[in-house]
Amino acid sequence: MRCAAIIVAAGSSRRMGFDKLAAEIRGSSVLRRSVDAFMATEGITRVIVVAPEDRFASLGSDFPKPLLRMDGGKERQNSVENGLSLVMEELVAVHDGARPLVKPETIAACILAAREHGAATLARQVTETIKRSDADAFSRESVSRENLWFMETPQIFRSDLLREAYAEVSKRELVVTDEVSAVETIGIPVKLIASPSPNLKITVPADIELAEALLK
Ligand SMILES: Nc1ccn([C@@H]2O[C@H](COP(=O)(O)OP(=O)(O)OP(=O)(O)O)[C@@H](O)[C@H]2O)c(=O)n1
Ligand SMILES: C[C@](O)(CO)[C@H](O)COP(=O)(O)O
Repeated sequence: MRCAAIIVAAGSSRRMGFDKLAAEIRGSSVLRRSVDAFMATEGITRVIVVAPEDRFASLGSDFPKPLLRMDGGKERQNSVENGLSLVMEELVAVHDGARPLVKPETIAACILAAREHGAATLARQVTETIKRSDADAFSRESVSRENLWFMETPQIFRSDLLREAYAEVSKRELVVTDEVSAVETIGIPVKLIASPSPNLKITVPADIELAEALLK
């Protein structure tokens, strides 16, 4: 099964305060690192970057596989839907452009799981004590961490399933923050693959320093 990658990169970096996808981490931009990881992954046929023209142009053109651009949408889920309109492959991997540390061998493991189960995502098991607070940030109750996971990307699906899921999301006018939430609406279980190495989402300035340190 061939797999296309959609790399969503049309956000506005509000929490960072400047274009985080252009930030350099050890000589390469955050977005270029994300694109390079998919270009180097066996099984990925084409990479679709959802981004404005200038951000796309900054990536350059020296890539070993086809690289396409699509306009972004208002919310992340709209950007993913836009990218999906270009997908012809049987599988599609959706990845945040803001996760530059993902490794080709990890993406490949996730593709294998998606081939087997129809839907798979990288994720990280919760390892700390979890509390629910009141509106004034006073701890009110404990939440069991058993079977709790943080969702990461890539999130990889049979393309027909993801299309059906987003059609359902649109029909019900739902807001979803990832594709796993979208496919939940059509009752599809998603295989969770524990990330073997840090795959942080660059969100605030300290994340750039952390990513640099992790690449030492
Ligand atoms: N309308 C949007 C919103 C987000 N994204 C992308 O989705 C990924 C995850 O989003 P996030 O890390 O929240 O990025 P931003 O939306 O840019 O950040 P912020 O919420 O701080 O503005 C990023 O690669 C971002 O570029 C997108 O393609 N289109
Ligand atoms: C898709 C995601 O990275 C999974 O953790 C996350 O939901 C996207 O983050 P956002 O800040 O809500 O766009």
